[in-house]
Amino acid sequence: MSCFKTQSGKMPCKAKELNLHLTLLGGQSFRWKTQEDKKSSFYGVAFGHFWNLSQTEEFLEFTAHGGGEKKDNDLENKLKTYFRLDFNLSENLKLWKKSHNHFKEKSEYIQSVRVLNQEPVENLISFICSQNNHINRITSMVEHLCSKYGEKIYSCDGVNYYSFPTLEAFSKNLDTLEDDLRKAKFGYRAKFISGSIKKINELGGIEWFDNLRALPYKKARQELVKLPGIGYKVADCICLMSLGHLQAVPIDTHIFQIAQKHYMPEALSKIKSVTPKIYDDISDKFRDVYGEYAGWAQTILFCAQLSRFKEKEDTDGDDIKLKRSKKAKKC
Ligand SMILES: Nc1nc2[nH]c(O)nc2c(=O)[nH]1
Repeated sequence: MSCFKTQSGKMPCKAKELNLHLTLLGGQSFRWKTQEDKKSSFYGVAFGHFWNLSQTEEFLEFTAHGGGEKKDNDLENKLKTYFRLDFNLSENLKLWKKSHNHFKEKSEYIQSVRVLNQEPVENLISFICSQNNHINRITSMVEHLCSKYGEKIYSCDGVNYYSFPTLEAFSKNLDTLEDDLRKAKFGYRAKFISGSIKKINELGGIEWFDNLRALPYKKARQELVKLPGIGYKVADCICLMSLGHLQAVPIDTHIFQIAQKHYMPEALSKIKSVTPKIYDDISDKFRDVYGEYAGWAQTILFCAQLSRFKEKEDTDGDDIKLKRSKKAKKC
């Protein structure tokens, strides 16, 4: 396909610093797949490129397609940023293992999961889709959004690959977006997606996310829950996975149960529903134990749990329903 630019490269990256499988398929992004016959090779779309990624013990190898006419000599840096390769995972793992026995036990086989640094619009809309949903369904919803509102960036073996739609692309279609998504069986998420796009535009458009990156973590989260359909859990996922707030600790039912059993057994023993205060008590506890990168430690525990329950393929089917309080209506 001559209209698609193709570039290949190879960068130093030790396999023990990056578990591609759990990082790409562990419920952070919904745009990656692996080839059935080649379990160590992955393909998917990120940052407007279609990527093929594979690993050796010492290197991460990539081929990137697409990117249109834009000059893009910086693909290696894009991957470095996406995988946050400047974060010293081994050193932090040592600390987290010393911090709590539960982490030491659970992280044994899945240590090198990395927190992705994603584009915020993709992260936000995908996580609206993720509510009460499982990975396969979320993936097909995200694919629907991309093929309908994104740009074709690559084509191979009769399959077209599309970028995630930009805020402008969604905004141009705002008049019909909710109806179209309802017809495509997005259910109540249709209203949340179109409402969030509208609200982001009112709050400042794409630059709003830069402001959120610059705000202290809890202020950024408080801004995010102004959007329809965004509660604390999804806001924390966005803070963690695309705004650089690595202390954000999303609490779903699995993490709640883990907290009940291992971190706060007494305080949570009789708790049946999670109020915003209890949500914060649990995530504060994780921050006390794991420090400023507690959200990364959560990601590793989340993936350990996900591997255990893989047969069910659940992610956010287990979103906790936060008990609403008068103060924090939208949790
Ligand atoms: N690291 C995390 N990834 C997630 N995906 C998802 O759906 N929920 C989570 C989460 O809580 N942490």
